[in-house]
Amino acid sequence: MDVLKNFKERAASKLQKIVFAEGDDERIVKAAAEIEAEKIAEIVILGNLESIKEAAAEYGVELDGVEIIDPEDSEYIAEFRDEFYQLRKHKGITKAEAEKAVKDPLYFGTMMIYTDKADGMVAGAANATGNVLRPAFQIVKTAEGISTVSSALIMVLKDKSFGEEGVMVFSDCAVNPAPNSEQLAEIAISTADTAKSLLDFDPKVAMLSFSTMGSACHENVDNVREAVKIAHENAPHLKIDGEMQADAALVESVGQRKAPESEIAGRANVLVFPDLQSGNIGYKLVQRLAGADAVGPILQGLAAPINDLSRGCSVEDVVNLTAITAVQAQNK
Ligand SMILES: CC(C)(COP(=O)(O)OP(=O)(O)OC[C@H]1O[C@@H](n2cnc3c(N)ncnc32)[C@H](O)[C@@H]1OP(=O)(O)O)[C@@H](O)C(=O)NCCC(=O)NCCS
Ligand SMILES: CC(=O)OP(=O)(O)O
Repeated sequence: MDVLKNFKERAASKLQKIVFAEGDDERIVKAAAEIEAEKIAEIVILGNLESIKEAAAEYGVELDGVEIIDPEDSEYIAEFRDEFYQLRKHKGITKAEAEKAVKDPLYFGTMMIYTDKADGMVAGAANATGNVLRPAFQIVKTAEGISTVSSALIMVLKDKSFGEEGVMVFSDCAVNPAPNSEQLAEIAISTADTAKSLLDFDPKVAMLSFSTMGSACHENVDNVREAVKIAHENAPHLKIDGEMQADAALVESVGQRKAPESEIAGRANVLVFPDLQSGNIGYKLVQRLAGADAVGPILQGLAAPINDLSRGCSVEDVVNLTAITAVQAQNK
């Protein structure tokens, strides 16, 4: 299964309009050209028209067919200012502050989605994750029934014996620094949904810890154990188990030794980390030491498809995440 090629083919079957908010980043300009050439999505780049055209010429890429909008000088400013003011006036924002905010490309791009001028957005190549998340939380907000937005990484491993032919989903590696047990349970359920809807997995979710089924005692372990209980209550149809260590989740013989009663141990295809320190470190270790493709972070639980990139991303990472964003937009 070439999962990444599959996303590109699905995206190409019904083109979606995706905004790139970071027109001054080389990888973004090159990715826009590649996506346009391969007809994966319709791309709008935000930034200064002349600078982006000059950059494309310098990189030797064509941007024919790619729309470029300068948020500083756009016909949409008044509309976006008024809409954003309505959304945030209860927080004490003024109209002048609203206008300044929507000229920021990350806010402008999010407003394009909110006002149905685009179907999705990809950003984060040049901005820290928090800067991508804040406008998304303030403008498009959470999907119905969701209180905690989180993120998933699709990990495509070289070793095909793990997960589903080497494909796994990791969460939460980008959003919630210290989830409580309710939030951790919601993250597990959202990630199972992402694995099912994007990859057609039968999700087998391992809730990770430094303890397996009570082998250690600590309040951090209790948080994970409680999350498993809540997830079972809220989504009894899902296969979610833990707490368990990563080796018990991934290796059949270790799973049998440490958690013989578990139907997830040794067979997990979804890993839920106990907090953001372990999740973010964990995915980057697998990406860099094991040479895995790490696509995402894909935001889950937002009312519209807006996805984050790592500042360490490659052009191919941008193309892959754009294809996934377009597939999410098709599914809306
Ligand atoms: C997500 C994040 C940006 C929120 O920032 P913050 O300054 O703490 O924001 P606040 O707690 O004031 O919340 C801001 C808004 O977002 C909402 N929000 C925060 N976290 C949320 C979540 N996980 N799901 C849904 N909404 C959330 C709040 O409800 C609030 O809404 P409001 O302004 O309408 O009241 C912050 O948690 C963060 O920086 N996370 C880590 C990101 C990161 O560095 N990742 C590592 C690299 S990938
Ligand atoms: C997802 C992530 O870790 O983003 P960055 O590398 O940009 O901090």
